[in-house]
Amino acid sequence: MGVEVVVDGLSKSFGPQTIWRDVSLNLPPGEISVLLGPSGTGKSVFLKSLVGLLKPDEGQVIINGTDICTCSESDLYEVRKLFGVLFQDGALFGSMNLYDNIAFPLREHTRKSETEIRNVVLEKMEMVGLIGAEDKLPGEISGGMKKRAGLARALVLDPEILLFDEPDSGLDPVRTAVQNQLIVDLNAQIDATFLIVTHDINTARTVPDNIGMLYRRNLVMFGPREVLLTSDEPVVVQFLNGRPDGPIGMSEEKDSALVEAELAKHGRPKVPHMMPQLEVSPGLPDRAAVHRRKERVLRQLRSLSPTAQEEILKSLTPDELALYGFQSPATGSWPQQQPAPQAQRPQPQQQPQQPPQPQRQAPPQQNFPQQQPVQQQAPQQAQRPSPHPRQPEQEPVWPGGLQADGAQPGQETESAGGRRRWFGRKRGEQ
Ligand SMILES: Nc1ncnc2c1ncn2[C@@H]1O[C@H](COP(=O)(O)OP(=O)(O)OP(=O)(O)O)[C@@H](O)[C@H]1O
Repeated sequence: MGVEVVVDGLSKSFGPQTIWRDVSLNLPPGEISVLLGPSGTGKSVFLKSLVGLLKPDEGQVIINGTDICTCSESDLYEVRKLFGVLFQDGALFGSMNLYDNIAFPLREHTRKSETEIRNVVLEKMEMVGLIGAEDKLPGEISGGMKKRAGLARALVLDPEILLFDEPDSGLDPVRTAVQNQLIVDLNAQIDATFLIVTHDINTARTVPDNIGMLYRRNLVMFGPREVLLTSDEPVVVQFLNGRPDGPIGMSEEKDSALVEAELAKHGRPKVPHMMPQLEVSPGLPDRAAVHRRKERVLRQLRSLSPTAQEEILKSLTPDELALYGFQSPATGSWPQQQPAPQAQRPQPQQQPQQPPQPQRQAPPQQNFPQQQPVQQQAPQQAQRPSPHPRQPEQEPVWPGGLQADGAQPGQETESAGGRRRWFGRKRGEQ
């Protein structure tokens, strides 16, 4: 099972520019999470902070008990071995064929024989549907194949956390759908913790277990998919509908009077209907995370919005409703929370950390405040003094044998936009 990533009070600025502040969230082990947000809200900076390529000014990122923001370089190097990263363009070496590109981390960082390497490379190439393309050069294949080759390379060291930076950028809708299915299938096979940064609404609506959104330098939401996908927060509704009218403007923030005028003119956009989450392809194992998530989300059910609760309960089968102690919607009296005893659960995949507590309470629709996002942050929050003053960025060294483009010790050399390659040179190359 993948490891949990605990982000606590993370803030990052570049000089006077605050990117985001006081970001806290937990990526549950083995689950798929998506991070949304308008362009320039710092999603790529967030991914880089998770792997220690950028040092936040404040806060912690705890992975397997190590705070990667303050740990030693050698500890950071060890933690990075848990990560696989898929970059937008695959970050392949143009002069190497796909086989050698994918074998590269194994040759650099393991003592495996060429026979063992071959077995691993072909296994990962098969997982991403690239068998037969071993001899192709990156320049000879499509963007989608490049991404899948990058994915195979991200998989060869058996990561427990997999980060995807806009995996759907540049892909047509069909290729995006195919890739989304691949992501879900991979998650079933390796049960690693996935975080996907995307702008693709279809991906956000069908792939993840959890969704978060960055906006105005804050994490405005992070929680089970049903929370964001049923939210009527104007910024969320605008984003999910892909509409120009709403709080998000060309330069991210619009004047509130202008927003109101637009809404008066065009009407308030509707919350889109929930779409079902993608299921694993036939013949593959079930996603273990689905079972873990169900128990986790049901434990926190009453803290979620009524619409999210309704969607979560709708997603349960009659047997599951009975199993977890909920009455059927058909009776008109749900949701009544009466979690069933643990012993009654068939084929438990994973015991919950805390058994659900029996509760008998009024339907949440009657007592849950409307529009309450999970982990909503105040727009302006006082900066907390950091218990761990940060050192300047170090030259990032990646276990996969790659290093950040242009990064120099003590300098923040990442430039704007987040669309460039994070890595791309073979060690020692200029
Ligand atoms: N290394 C850096 N040094 C200085 N500023 C940076 C650096 N990296 C990113 N930024 C700034 O941080 C802000 C957020 O950038 P980032 O690329 O993370 O946004 P994003 O949400 O991923 O955008 P997009 O969706 O367009 O890819 C931008 O204003 C960018 O200019």
